[in-house]
Amino acid sequence: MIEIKSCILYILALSDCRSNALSTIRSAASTRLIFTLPRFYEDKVDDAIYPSPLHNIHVRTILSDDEAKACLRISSDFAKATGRWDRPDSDRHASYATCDFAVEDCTILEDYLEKIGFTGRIFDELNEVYGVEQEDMSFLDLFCAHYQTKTDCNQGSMDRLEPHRDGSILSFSITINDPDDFEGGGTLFDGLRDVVSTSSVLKNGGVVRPTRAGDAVFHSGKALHGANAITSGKRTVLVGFVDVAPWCERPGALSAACRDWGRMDVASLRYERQSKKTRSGAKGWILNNSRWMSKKTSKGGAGRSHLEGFSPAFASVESRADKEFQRQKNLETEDKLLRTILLSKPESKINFFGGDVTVL
Ligand SMILES: O=C(O)CCC(=O)C(=O)O
Ligand SMILES: [Fe+2]
Repeated sequence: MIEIKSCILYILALSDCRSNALSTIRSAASTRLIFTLPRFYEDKVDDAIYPSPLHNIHVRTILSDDEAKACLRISSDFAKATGRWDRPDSDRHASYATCDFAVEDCTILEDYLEKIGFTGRIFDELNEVYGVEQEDMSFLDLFCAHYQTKTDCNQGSMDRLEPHRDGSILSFSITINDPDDFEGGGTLFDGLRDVVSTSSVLKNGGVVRPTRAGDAVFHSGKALHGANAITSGKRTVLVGFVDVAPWCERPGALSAACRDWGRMDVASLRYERQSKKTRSGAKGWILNNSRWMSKKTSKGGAGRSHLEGFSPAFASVESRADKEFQRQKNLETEDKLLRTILLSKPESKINFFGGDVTVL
């Protein structure tokens, strides 16, 4: 009996400690802002689910001033000793490499984050804003990235990160140095580009730029985003990619989106090819599909047609190469994905475990 009681007291003490840590931070003029990605897609059937939780970008206080300072000091010391902010880390992020180090490589930072209950705080916030259960989330990556203006002496460093989508459904970045120490910067969202802002945190062009060290930007990693260029000073961020358990994800939603984004990616190449090929001055396509047909079918057998000759340029190929057309289409695909990719809790357990699970 005594043992059980002390165990309960211990649990109460732990939860008290965690909520105390969060409430201390929250009471100190904490930030709570939401910016919603606009609708890019009209569909009567899906109307009810716009905006989904994933359309919301949240800016929230996650570290106190002292905690942000401690993270910055530990990270700067480690980066100085290892040179990890002087060159992009293409081993870990092949396509969009940042000048960073993985938190797991810096034991002092890892221990410090554990001491302040960092993971619990992040998962609490993500659960609150996106509705994913704590036990269904895990870190895919957590790293500390550094941006600085380029000079002749630091050509390997970076001042921005081009627009991209992360490997994770949920992501965040926490500015750990004072935002007054740099100009420009912030996390840029393509979907927010034309949103008229009344907040000093949402800048022109869809840039979300927290005003205090320790504030996090929580977003879906599948919303096209990047780091806005800094024009002076240095910007240091803790970036996290949070994986969501497979039973929380709607099967096929991500692959359908990747197919549609892929089609837009090749549209410019198709237009380039169409513009190069000409016959008697007219642009178009020189067709000959016999290479792809077996000997038997090459004369139009078995329902296949042999095509050979010149086809004039397609207007649709030209219009699909237009950059703004492509942007709208990609944002439409993104909007559809954000509406559908997360399953509701009852849907998720039933789908994944074949319907024999009681959802408590
Ligand atoms: O620096 C930022 O705010 C964004 C970083 C980011 O998107 C990334 O590292 O994947
Ligand atoms: Fe990213």
